[in-house]
Amino acid sequence: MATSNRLSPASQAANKVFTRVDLDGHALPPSPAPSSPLSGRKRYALATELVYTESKDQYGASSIPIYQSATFKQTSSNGGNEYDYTRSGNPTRTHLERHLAKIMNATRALAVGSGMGALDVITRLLKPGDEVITGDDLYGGTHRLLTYLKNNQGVVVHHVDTTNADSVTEVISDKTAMVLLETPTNPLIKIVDIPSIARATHEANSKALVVVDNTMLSPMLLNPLDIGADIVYESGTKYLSGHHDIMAGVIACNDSELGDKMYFTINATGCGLSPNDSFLLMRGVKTLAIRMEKQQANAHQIAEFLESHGFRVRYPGLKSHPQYDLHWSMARGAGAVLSFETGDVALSERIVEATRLWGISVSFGCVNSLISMPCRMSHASIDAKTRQERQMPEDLIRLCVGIEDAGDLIDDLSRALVQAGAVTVTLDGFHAHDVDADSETPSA
Ligand SMILES: Cc1ncc(COP(=O)(O)O)c(C=O)c1O
Ligand SMILES: N[C@@H](CCSC[C@H](N)C(=O)O)C(=O)O
Repeated sequence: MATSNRLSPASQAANKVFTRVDLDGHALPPSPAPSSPLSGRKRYALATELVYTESKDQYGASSIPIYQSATFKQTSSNGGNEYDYTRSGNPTRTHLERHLAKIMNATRALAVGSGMGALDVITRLLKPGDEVITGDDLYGGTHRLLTYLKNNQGVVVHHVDTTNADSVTEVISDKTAMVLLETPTNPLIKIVDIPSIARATHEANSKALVVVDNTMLSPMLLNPLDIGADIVYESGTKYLSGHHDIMAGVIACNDSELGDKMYFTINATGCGLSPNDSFLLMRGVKTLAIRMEKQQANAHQIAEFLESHGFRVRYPGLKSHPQYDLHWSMARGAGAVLSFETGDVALSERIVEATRLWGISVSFGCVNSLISMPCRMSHASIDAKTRQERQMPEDLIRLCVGIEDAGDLIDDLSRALVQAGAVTVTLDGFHAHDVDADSETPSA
């Protein structure tokens, strides 16, 4: 991994024949091949691949060193060494990117400063006049960026019900440049049929890119590139890092031209992930499997607990989810985010504020359990009128389940439900009051 200042004649010759250049004609930083190339070796189970890495560190460091350096000295006045400047490339970031490419089943992965930074890089592939088709239940920040592009960059954005593949195909045209999907959607936990939409999109317009935000599931539970997506991205702030101690975003694809274009934007705008955060993300990824397994198991117990006490719960691990079969036809697990309604905004506020173990916080994917009201918090950037048009229940409570003891989480939630007056207590236990019959039910 580390290199001496003076390169051997063979390495110098290799640098001279470096043929890959960026859009400006500059030599590209190190190849995007996975850190543990699969060619010639058995592919292990994902839990193993997450921790297994190979590097050529000169001291055999088992954890990737943090190359906390903005610049890299060159061996000749022509430059041309593997790295010159951390905005363009850094060994710690490259190591992470190669590892991510491997676990995301991609030939190229790129790491940037946040999930929104990742979407910014992807949407810079668009030109004025291009059309984007996306969902009507989306993370608030995604909605905000798309609205900015619509209002300022001449990009036409269609928000349709992506849970119905026909709604997407109805608006596809030769101007469609991108179809942007989230599944399960945040926060209504609706499921989107990626293979059907990808197939229909590519059939109707072979140039249109299908982009999937995989933040909710992570590569542990879904590989969108394997089921028709052209680009996958996720917020590394969530499950990939797992501890809410960094902001990060990752992008992956299997088309080298697309990868080079997005790398160009990262180098040109300077949004690549810092060496220190690359190190932390790499460390986080190694425990993704055990964290996700525990978080998911806890989420399942909590979803069943709430449903059995009369709450309307949105979670794809529950058979009552209207798109249960569709979800399981694509994914390897249900994830650890669920939402439920109470029928009353003030009641939801009291529940959220009565919890102790559950942190009142935006975000998800952390080892700690979090509780929030999306319409007030994570999705507040979607204006109230639009939220109403999209039938986002203002009383919705989102639970992002961590790795604590499930019994403690359920006890804390039970106490909060009773204290907030959300349930009728009887000698046999307790049961939710009737949720307003008019409020929206989870629907396909
Ligand atoms: C589904 C989804 N995508 C993208 C993002 C953006 O990620 P970040 O906060 O890392 O910018 C978030 C949350 O912030 C999210 O929930
Ligand atoms: N104030 C932030 C809110 C971030 S929400 C983070 C996460 N995606 C979630 O769904 O909780 C903003 O305006 O972006």
